[in-house]
Amino acid sequence: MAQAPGGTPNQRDLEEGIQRDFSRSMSYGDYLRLDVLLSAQQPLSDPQQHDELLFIIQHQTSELWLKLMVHELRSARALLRSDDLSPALKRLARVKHIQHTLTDQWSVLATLTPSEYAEIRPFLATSSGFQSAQYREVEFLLGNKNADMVKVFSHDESARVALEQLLHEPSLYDEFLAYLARQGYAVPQRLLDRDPTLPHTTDAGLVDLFASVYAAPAEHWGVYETCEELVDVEDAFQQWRFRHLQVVQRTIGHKVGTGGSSGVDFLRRALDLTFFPELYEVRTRIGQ
Ligand code: HEM
Ligand SMILES: N[C@@H](CC(=O)c1ccccc1NC=O)C(=O)O
Repeated sequence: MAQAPGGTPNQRDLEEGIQRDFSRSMSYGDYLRLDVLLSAQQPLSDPQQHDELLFIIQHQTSELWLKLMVHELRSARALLRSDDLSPALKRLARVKHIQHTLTDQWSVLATLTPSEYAEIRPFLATSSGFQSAQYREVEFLLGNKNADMVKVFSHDESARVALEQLLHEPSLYDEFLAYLARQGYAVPQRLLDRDPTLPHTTDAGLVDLFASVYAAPAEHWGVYETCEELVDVEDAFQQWRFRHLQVVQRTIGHKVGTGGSSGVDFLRRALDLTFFPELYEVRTRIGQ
């Protein structure tokens, strides 16, 4: 058995240089504000239901990852605006990994049985993930604009203002199309002049443009790579939506949601939404 001279068997001795006194210098917990972070789990059930902590932490970790996604997507959008394609792609690659983490983490919540959830559900009252401001920020950044969603945040001034601003700003896709136009690609003018508060809808002229890119990838490598990166992001987003739907279905069946929607049927309709429709339309044209 490994043993340091003079040390306790099966125990690692601390080295001389290791910091032990943080009374006058910054520690791990200080830097990460763990006092704030770890005091934010406040179950409402009384007597406390064992699984409420799981439910809270699953959502809080999701919100932390959503915060980073918003940060990275905003940065990717700004980089496209300044024609810095490669660093924008690096941001999107990170976004994709965050999305996969969010999707994988559904397996933790899926351990919650319907009976266990039924014990917690009354304490959730009218709260629902539908009211996640950061989730809507991600959707708006990717181009799924919906002015009606802003009204849900009239009780929360900072969230309402942030969403209202994003609603009026170009999405990541709008900025990609503006970038393409600056590079000399024939982006239809109507797309460059479009009302950014409305969702983007399929444009046949843009499908033609992407068809020429996919017909000769080597000649359009950066653009081609960006298109595929965007498809990866949409694909990952849909995977998250689908896992949510599956977990909701196995947990509450066809009950109406605490947010007031029909529940599973309402969530299923989100699977028909698309951020980058032309990048899917173009697939039919490849090789023809
Ligand atoms: C047992 C677990 C869960 C159940 C039963 C559940 C159920 C639901 C239901 C029924 C809705 C529809 C809105 C409503 O009427 O309430 C909804 C929406 C939503 N939930 Fe959950 N949810 C669960 C976990 C989560 C988690 C972990 C997240 C992560 C943040 C989340 C995020 C959302 C979001 C963003 C929406 C809006 C989706 C949209 O507009 O398409 N949910 N959820
Ligand atoms: N809408 C869920 C409740 C719910 O899941 C929830 C409640 C409060 C905070 C986050 C939630 N997660 C996702 O909607 C339900 O109808 O059971």
